[in-house]
Amino acid sequence: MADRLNQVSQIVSSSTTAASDTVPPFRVCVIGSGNWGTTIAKVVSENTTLRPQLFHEQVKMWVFEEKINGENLTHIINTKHQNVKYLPNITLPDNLVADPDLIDTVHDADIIIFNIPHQFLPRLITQMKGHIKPRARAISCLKGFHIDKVKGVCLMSSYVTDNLHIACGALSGANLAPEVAKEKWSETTVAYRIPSDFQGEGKDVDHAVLKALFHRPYFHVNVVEDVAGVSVAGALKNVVALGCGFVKGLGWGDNASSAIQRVGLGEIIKFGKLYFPDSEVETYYGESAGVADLITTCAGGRNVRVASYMAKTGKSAEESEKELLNGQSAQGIITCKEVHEWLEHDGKIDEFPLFEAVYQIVYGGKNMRDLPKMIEDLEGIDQE
Ligand SMILES: NC(=O)c1ccc[n+]([C@@H]2O[C@H](COP(=O)([O-])OP(=O)(O)OC[C@H]3O[C@@H](n4cnc5c(N)ncnc54)[C@H](O)[C@@H]3O)[C@@H](O)[C@H]2O)c1
Ligand SMILES: O=P(O)(O)OC[C@H](O)CO
Repeated sequence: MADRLNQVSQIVSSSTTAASDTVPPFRVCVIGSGNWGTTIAKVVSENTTLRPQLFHEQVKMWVFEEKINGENLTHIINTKHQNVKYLPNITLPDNLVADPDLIDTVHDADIIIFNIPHQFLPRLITQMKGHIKPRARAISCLKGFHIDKVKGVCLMSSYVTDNLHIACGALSGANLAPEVAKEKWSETTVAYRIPSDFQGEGKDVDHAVLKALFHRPYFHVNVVEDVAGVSVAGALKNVVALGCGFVKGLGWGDNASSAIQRVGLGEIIKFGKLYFPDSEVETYYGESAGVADLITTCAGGRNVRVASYMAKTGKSAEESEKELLNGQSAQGIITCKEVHEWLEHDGKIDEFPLFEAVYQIVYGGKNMRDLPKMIEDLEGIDQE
């Protein structure tokens, strides 16, 4: 692995760079500083230090500024090298610089990594318009969809491309941020399609550059082209995790959780193939972004914890998220609504009974104890 990454650096350093606004060493920035945003910023900052021919060492991380005990979070991050609110007790590299100014963060970046709760993306994209390098490249770590009345269900990466006119891939995998931040081994999938205005090997972002940026000894990266498969799996597993959280909170055990995951995996693939026919079934089974992320999320993610808390306390999803997560977001709460709105619009609700059941429990006052009835065909069976 080290050899392959060194080869990339050598190709880059020996190439004659064309007169272009985006050439190595690439400047990298991260938009977002939550639990995962800060973790990924740590990962890439470690690699930019290691590979000066390929990347500028400094990585800027845009922070939605807030006060912690009267002090700006950016100031705390830049002086104590810790994100005390969203990733406490993890030391961040010195070359990672927190910046509260979005435009200052992105204006000179060659690689923009989006990593915020997905509901905030449209507002940030609006602010960024006209302030980025025309040939910047992007990676979205967001999990969720954008529902467009005309275009239908959109990937977050497509939203970035459509609005900023830059190529955008996706990173997703079985990656609970607290484990990655503590450098416990995990895998991830990076998906990126080389754009038509690609400047050539050594002069532009390609799969090797992305591997050099994200791969760490504790964070193993597989780079693929299937942006849709990676993104669909990442978004929808959060809805399935809510279902798992309900049965977990009701004390129904591991068998029930596995049943939800089985149905969930089927609906994820069906949704992916229906709305993103280019997505590959192999991605859902064979990549970390697929079934592995489903399993890890349903075991210990925030969505499962929030739903379990709902089951135990009878509180709403929003209340539970607020009480449990200290400002973090359980993305399944919003994603199940997006999925419901789209499936209703498209007349396909009946084909996705688990997604609809989760929506109805969260927003429609349906009883979570009825989940088995809602997802199985029990016609002709007497219900006790
Ligand atoms: N945390 C994980 O384990 C994990 C792992 C993989 C992927 N993801 C995905 O990564 C994305 C980012 O998640 P996260 O864990 O970094 O975020 P998070 O859930 O920790 O959310 C908190 C962040 O949201 C920001 N925020 C709050 N209000 C805002 C506003 N109005 N505008 C902009 N930002 C605002 C906060 O400043 C903070 O940075 C999500 O889509 C998530 O599903 C998370
Ligand atoms: O904590 P969650 O539920 O947002 O899930 C985290 C990641 O997506 C797991 O890979």
